Amino acid sequence: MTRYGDYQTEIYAGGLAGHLPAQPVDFASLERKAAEVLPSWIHSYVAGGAGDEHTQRVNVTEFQRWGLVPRMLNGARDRDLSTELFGLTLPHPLFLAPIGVLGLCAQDFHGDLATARACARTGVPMAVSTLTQDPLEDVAAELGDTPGFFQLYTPDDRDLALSLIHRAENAGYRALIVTVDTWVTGWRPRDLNTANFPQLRGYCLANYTSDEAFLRRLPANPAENPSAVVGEWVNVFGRSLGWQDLDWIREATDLPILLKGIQHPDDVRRAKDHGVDGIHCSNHGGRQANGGVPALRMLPEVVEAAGELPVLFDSGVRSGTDAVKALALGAAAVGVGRPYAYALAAGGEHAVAHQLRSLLAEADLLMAVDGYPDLAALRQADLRQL
Ligand SMILES: Cc1cc2nc3c(=O)[nH]c(=O)nc-3n(C[C@H](O)[C@H](O)[C@H](O)COP(=O)(O)O)c2cc1C
Ligand SMILES: O=C(O)C(=O)c1ccccc1
Repeated sequence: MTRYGDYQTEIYAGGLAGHLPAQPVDFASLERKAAEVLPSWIHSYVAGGAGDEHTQRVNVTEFQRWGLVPRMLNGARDRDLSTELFGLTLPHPLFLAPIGVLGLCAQDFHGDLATARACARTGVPMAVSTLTQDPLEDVAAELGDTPGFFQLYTPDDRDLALSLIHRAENAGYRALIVTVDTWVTGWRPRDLNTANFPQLRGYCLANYTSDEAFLRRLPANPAENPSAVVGEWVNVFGRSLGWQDLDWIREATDLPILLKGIQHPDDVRRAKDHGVDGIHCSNHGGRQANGGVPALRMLPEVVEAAGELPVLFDSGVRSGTDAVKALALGAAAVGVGRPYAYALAAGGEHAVAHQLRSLLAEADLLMAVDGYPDLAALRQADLRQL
């Protein structure tokens, strides 16, 4: 039994000794702080979404439509937050959703490494984007024994795709998350208004520039002509995948495969037919398609269609309470997105670790107060719509 809620005691003990937490524990304060410290074009990229960001907003407010009914005298003094994912037993059900170009949120631009160190300290698995500032092997090394999942943007060049998959295997990643909702980027006014999105791309090429299969394609030496690298990246970034493509990805690796960006229960059933090991229910935080339903709205149907397959969830999680609600609605693990990018901006590795511990503490204390000692109990929880 790990008592994540004890972090509350630690914070108060620090207060008694005259030390306030260096970073806030709540999302709203963190968001404000990140907005103050990040250069505006980077902030626009992280904070922005598709269209008028309506879907991004309802992702968040959807959590307020659900309430947990507490159960008393339930023996929730000891909590067990552990969860099973494709043969892994995780001590708790949080993970970091992949964030491309994350490096930019850190002052030295090595935010992928700082985040991985925060994960190593807290045991929170990290899904590492294809689009990193440091090669996937270096990020894995910082993770140590904490599980990493590699998120694949599937290049249309299969040699390169296979090379990335095999590098992820060799580096010790425990699952392959194939993102299926972003073969083209959505219409994002904040990025368009700053016209800086192409510039971002120069900061997320490490997995390409460290790959022989990619370098073979280059018309020029990247050191002499960096824009040739970016141009080639645009070519290989990906095209729309079809269901048939899953079969060669399936054959290419024994790693568990999850599809990220699934919302429709029929797509879950199709994914199962193609032998995937898990579903990642998400709408990319409202960055891809505006005008959609909040991802959480689809979670119960996705979970039902998935049956035995684990369902990971992200999009709109801002607190430990949100995480608990997603678990009660059937998620096997809950992904944190923008909040950790903001923590990284606000205070680097320590702030990310602090924030993850805060999320876990809030979730743990809510389970204590509401009388749900473990995830099995939570899945039977009485939830009402507000
Ligand atoms: C700045 C940023 C970059 C992202 N990059 C990726 C990426 O490279 N690959 C991916 O699969 N998802 C990416 N996502 C989506 C996240 O994995 C996740 O689905 C989303 O952040 C969840 O929404 P939330 O942050 O509002 O909770 C990105 C999200 C943000 C905010
Ligand atoms: O911004 C994103 O959400 C994302 O996934 C992405 C896609 C292409 C380039 C950089 C980030």
